[in-house]
Amino acid sequence: MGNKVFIFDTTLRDGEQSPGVSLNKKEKLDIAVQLAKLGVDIIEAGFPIASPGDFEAVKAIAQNVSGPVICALARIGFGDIDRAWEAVKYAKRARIHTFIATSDIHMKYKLNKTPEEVLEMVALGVKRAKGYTDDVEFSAEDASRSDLKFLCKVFETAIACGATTINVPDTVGYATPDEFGKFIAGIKAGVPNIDQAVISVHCHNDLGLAVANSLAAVKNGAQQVECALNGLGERAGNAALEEFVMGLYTRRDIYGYDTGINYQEIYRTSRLISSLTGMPVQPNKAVVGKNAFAHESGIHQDGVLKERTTYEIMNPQMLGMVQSNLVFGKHSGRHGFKQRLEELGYHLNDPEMDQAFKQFKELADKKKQITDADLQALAENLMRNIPEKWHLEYLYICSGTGVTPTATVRVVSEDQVVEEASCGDGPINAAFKSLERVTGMGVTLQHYSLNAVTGGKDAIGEVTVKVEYNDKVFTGHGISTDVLEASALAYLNAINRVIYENSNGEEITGK
Ligand SMILES: CC(=O)SCCNC(=O)CCNC(=O)[C@H](O)C(C)(C)COP(=O)(O)OP(=O)(O)OC[C@H]1O[C@@H](n2cnc3c(N)ncnc32)[C@H](O)[C@@H]1OP(=O)(O)O
Ligand SMILES: CC(C)C(=O)C(=O)O
Ligand SMILES: [Mg+2]
Repeated sequence: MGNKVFIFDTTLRDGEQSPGVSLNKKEKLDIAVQLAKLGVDIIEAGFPIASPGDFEAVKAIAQNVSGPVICALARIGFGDIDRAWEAVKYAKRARIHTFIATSDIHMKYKLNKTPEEVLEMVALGVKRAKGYTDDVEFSAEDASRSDLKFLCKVFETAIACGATTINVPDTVGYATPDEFGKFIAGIKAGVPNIDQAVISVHCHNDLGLAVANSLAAVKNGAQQVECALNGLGERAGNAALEEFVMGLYTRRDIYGYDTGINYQEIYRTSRLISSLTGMPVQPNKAVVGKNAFAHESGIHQDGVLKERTTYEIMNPQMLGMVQSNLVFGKHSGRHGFKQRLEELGYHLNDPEMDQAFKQFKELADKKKQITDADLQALAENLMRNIPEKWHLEYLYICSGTGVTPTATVRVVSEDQVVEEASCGDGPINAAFKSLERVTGMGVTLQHYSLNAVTGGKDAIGEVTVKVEYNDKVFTGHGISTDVLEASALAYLNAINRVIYENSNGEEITGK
């Protein structure tokens, strides 16, 4: 083990528990492939008992992603553990992660079990998992609010029954760094067979302390840290992977630990996950936010121009935020376009490249200069593609002061062309109503956001919508230099997603 901290990525499991996030199998697979490029040690691919969709996604990742250990989550009961193994067994290196809560409050109110019963369940569950694989992780949910003496007994039992990693979650983000560091030291001292297992931590961010707590844990003996890109996760999220690894790297003078992370992939992975989950990264987010390396005020600009490190403690290029010397516009050719996309980390197949280049030329007719951000928006839009039942052929919107907004849309499918018009409270509402009518799909809009990809009058507008259908949430995206068109494309994309996910037998895995 030496001085390495193992990075356990839970973006696809705890990250997917973020309200409003739902990923389908292909999206999960794309993310897992990128996580492998990023160099995480363990990918927690999902919770197979939760749904057939989650099961299939874990299985597909286990079958297709090599490099990291692939892990599946299970409650401590045999049904969960058996199902987890059924999905993850295809991986070259497979881990079962089983858990049960150990705090008084969880045992009494949630589980309705005595500590003795929980201890017995731990022994049985870990043994069951060990019967399938040597690599078993046991988590004591709500560990940080558990009685330390009882927790140590639980961990001792789990290790004696075969757990090779014992995880200490701060499930509700209640701990503070000093306290959590001491807690980890207490576990190290209080579990007699601790040398036979890796100590792991899993910190939530309810008080904004998840990364600080993870760093404190490492200082006190934790060798695995569970985290998620962009800090995704239940409620306020998990420790942000990019912040933890860059904290460890930037302050290696204090910590002296390495991770196997390929830093060059951090920015790209963050973008991909933001794009596929529909969870935007706040501009002032540490490490990967739009403003993380932007200098606005004169004194700072002066300093950075004289010497970058006056105001930058990390090098953005190290994180894969690459600058290009090439300028793109309508005179650019296919080779330069392809090369730049590859430099940005997008390896499209030939049909995707044909489509991307066509869209690039259309965009170049509307926009004088195409930036990296525009190219990224085009490529990501293609990666999110799903087979379209309906394609938007025509959109006409009439709106203004004193006018009732109306929208006419025409959509086409393999064998139909349909046109409808509707009035609405505003032009976007009118377009959405028309799209619902024309496709015959009654969905409920839950969320709408518009992001200008770059500055300027001719910027691409990127619209993300979340719609509800049968108690499940579906995300849609659309891009265009015309924000009304981008909105209609996003709404139709969400409707197509509802149709697609409900027609091919692939149950969605989100909420
Ligand atoms: C801290 C965490 O992040 S834990 C992971 C959270 N993730 C999820 O919950 C994923 C999505 N969940 C689901 O799809 C569902 O909750 C399922 C499929 C897991 C279970 O669904 P249901 O059988 O309908 O149970 P429901 O979710 O209502 O209640 C949970 C049950 O599991 C029990 N339970 C909770 N944790 C554990 C555990 N670790 N081990 C054993 N039992 C547990 C609860 O006590 C409750 O049991 P009860 O029905 O006897 O009261
Ligand atoms: C399942 C466990 C590790 C968890 O997510 C938590 O306790 O937060
Ligand atoms: Mg968690």
